Amino acid sequence: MAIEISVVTVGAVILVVLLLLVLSCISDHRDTHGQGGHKQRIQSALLHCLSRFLPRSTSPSLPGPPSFFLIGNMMELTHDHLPIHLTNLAQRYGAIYRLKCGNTTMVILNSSEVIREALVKKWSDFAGRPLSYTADIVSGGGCSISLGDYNKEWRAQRRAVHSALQRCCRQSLHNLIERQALHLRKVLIGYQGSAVDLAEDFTVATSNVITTLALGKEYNKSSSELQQLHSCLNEIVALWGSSWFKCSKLPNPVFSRLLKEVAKRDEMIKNHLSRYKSQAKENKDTITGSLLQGLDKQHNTEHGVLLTETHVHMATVDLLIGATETTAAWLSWTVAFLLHRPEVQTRVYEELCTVLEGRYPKYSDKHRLPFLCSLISEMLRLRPVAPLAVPHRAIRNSSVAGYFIPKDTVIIPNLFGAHHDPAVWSDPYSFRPERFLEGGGGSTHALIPFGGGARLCLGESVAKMELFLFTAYLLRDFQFIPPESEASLPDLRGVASVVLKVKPYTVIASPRPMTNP
Ligand code: HEM
Repeated sequence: MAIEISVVTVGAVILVVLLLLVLSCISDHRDTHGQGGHKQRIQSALLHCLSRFLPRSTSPSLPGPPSFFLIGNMMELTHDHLPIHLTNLAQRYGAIYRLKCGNTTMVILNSSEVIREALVKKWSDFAGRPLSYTADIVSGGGCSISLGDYNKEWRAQRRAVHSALQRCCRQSLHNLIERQALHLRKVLIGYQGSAVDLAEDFTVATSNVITTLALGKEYNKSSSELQQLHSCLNEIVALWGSSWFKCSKLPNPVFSRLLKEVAKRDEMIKNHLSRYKSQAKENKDTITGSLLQGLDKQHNTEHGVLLTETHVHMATVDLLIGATETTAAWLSWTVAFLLHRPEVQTRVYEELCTVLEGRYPKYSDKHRLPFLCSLISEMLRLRPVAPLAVPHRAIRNSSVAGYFIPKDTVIIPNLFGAHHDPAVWSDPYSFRPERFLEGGGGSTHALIPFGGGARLCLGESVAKMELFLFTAYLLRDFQFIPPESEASLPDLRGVASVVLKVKPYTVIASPRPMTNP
């Protein structure tokens, strides 16, 4: 390996060594006055500085495209479908490579092996989130689960929300999803075979699952409160994503729009929380209610960390954002793929008819419906709806695949890339649910649509139950067919932002024979 040490680097090293010598002489004299601790602190800071300039001869340098003066590799991040572009770069530079963005180094991980090494095996090294002014604004000063940095406070918040979510799910999740799936069925029957875009209906159904769990509230599609909430949260995710991937850490043109949407969001959530406090008793079985109650008792429970109302506020935002866009986008993708492969729909339908003998499925039927489960796995593989997860940050010096990764490096887990890795998946771009059947060659171990480790998706178990029940109900009751008037089937490339979405399309939901109106 060729190690290049620039003139500047050599100069900087000499300067630091000289400073160390001078400090040593001065402080030997001062030691007699009891200032040894101070001396050690300055020396260790200088040594740390020195270590940054020294080449790490035991570790190869990360591959990556040539980096240009000032802009680095910023142009690589402006592609319209970033997950596909980063995956293509992996073919040239390998499963792990770097991109430079100003003074930030990003390391892109493109195989499930390297992603697992960083996120699961070395989770404590890579559990941080990148720090930026924008993230600070969006996350209520770092008080959110998804964008908050890894520290004691964040751990206490995540633990509290996780147990409140588990408790509420145990009580009501299955019934809740069934109710929403049956309501969705009614809505689809109401379309009477006309061609419609179902994206919004999927959003309302999945959103109602989380708003009921979190806030004890269900909405109609026409509810202006729901529409405002969605448009505001979607806008925030899109603006944050675009500013992030354009490497802007500082205020930028989208910033004022972002500020406006964040203010709107906070106003809406604040209103919810104050309504809550006035009806505390009725709402104790919801996530937000139980978190608010927990605030009063926490001095006994949260290891000395005091959570505040801002943590509850931001956790509510996290749950609403995490649970709505993702699951609904996945359902839209699934129907789009099924329009391209009607025989897959027929096979799932036949399996449901044979196994369930006319009744509706339960989550416990999962093991008796292998083809339906293979369809779900294949869709999670082909279209991981959070294709680049959420960026991580190395919170200390570490390594991945033998490469040295310095503290503060930004880590992008390219889940889309890992799911299209030709070393793991045969014919990775084709839709073949059969690969997940026994002997089909697909490995669920290599699937990582929910990330992993300390930052594993908080709603993984909620999402898995939703994907299963919604898909089973929809495919039991409807055959999805493309509208005759439209020559083309849905575009399967999609639009990638933080969430990977299919472009809008219309479809006919034709009731199956056993679907009674
Ligand atoms: C198909 C559905 C879903 C997929 C594919 C998905 C995927 C992901 C991914 C990849 C991450 C980032 C993990 C990382 O940073 O490494 C994430 C984070 C998160 N998800 Fe999900 N998610 C889904 C549904 C949900 C649901 C239903 C909820 C809430 C009930 C949820 C709540 C969250 C939260 C709060 C985080 C932030 C976790 C943290 O930073 O510690 N997600 N999700």
